[in-house]
Amino acid sequence: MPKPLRIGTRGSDLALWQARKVAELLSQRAGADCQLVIIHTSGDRDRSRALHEVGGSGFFTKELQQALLQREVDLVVHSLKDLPTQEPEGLTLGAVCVREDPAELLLARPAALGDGPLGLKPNAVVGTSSLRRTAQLLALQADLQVKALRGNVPTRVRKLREGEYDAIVLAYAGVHRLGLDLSDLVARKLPLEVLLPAPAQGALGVEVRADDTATRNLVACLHEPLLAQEVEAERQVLVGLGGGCHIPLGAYCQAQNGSFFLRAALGTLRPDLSLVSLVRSEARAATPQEAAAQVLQVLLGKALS
Ligand SMILES: NCc1[nH]cc(CCC(=O)O)c1CC(=O)O
Repeated sequence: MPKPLRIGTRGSDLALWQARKVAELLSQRAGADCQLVIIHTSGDRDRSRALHEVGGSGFFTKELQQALLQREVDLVVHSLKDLPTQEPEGLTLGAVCVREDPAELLLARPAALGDGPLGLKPNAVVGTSSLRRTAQLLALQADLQVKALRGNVPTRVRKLREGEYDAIVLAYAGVHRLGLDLSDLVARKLPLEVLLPAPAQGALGVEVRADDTATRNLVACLHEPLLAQEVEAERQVLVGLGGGCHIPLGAYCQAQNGSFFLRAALGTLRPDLSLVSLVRSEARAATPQEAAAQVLQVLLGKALS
């Protein structure tokens, strides 16, 4: 009997769902026998501060990468949007796969509904700790009161129910994957014109050791080349802006008839999180790199001028 493949994952419900999905696909497609290994990350320990305050990238991924480098596990599964664009020496992205609808979900308490552009009442208190969400929400409705919100997906929903917020915004992917019962709340998927997701939102990244040819070959059956190119365009915009989850950048790319249609929105916020500006850009190009370069030209040009 070959030894089971050890899959490193965070212990949150969503991370476990995603790791089990990868295990299931590896079993179906490659007959692999997998075992999940739960690894605690700094993101799991520090639940109070906003991610941009903690600084540094890899808040949810560094410990997973260390375990992989130290050969405690054979592969790790990430929400690709949490994975820094710069791969550490010795590691490589073996597969990009399983993208859920990348849209954002607005969850509101019924009492918070109103005539505003988001369907909320004036001055509604909206929970998010994401600068990207903050900038785009304020561009749409300037009187919103954005209030910090952290924690795993079920925790965030609980905090909304407890009345600390009128509404919260989170990735549709996470809520959908967990199959949460939201019947007492108003759930509205936000159109991409309203709120662009984080680069790679909804997609999974499977990281392996660069020198582990056996595992690299095995996880190749998960890889979705077209999705990888779409995500590449989104992540290249982030790279061009200096990288990191503290940049208020939304980006989403769709392959359409052999070309890549990339949309992005870059916010500038004051330290008190009020909005200075939101710049949008979109491009259609033959390659993900070209699409990213065109979008960057506009974002950087406008930001610098
Ligand atoms: N930043 C945390 C995080 N990382 C991945 C997801 C959800 C799954 C995904 O977007 O890929 C979430 C929760 C959220 O943003 O609401």
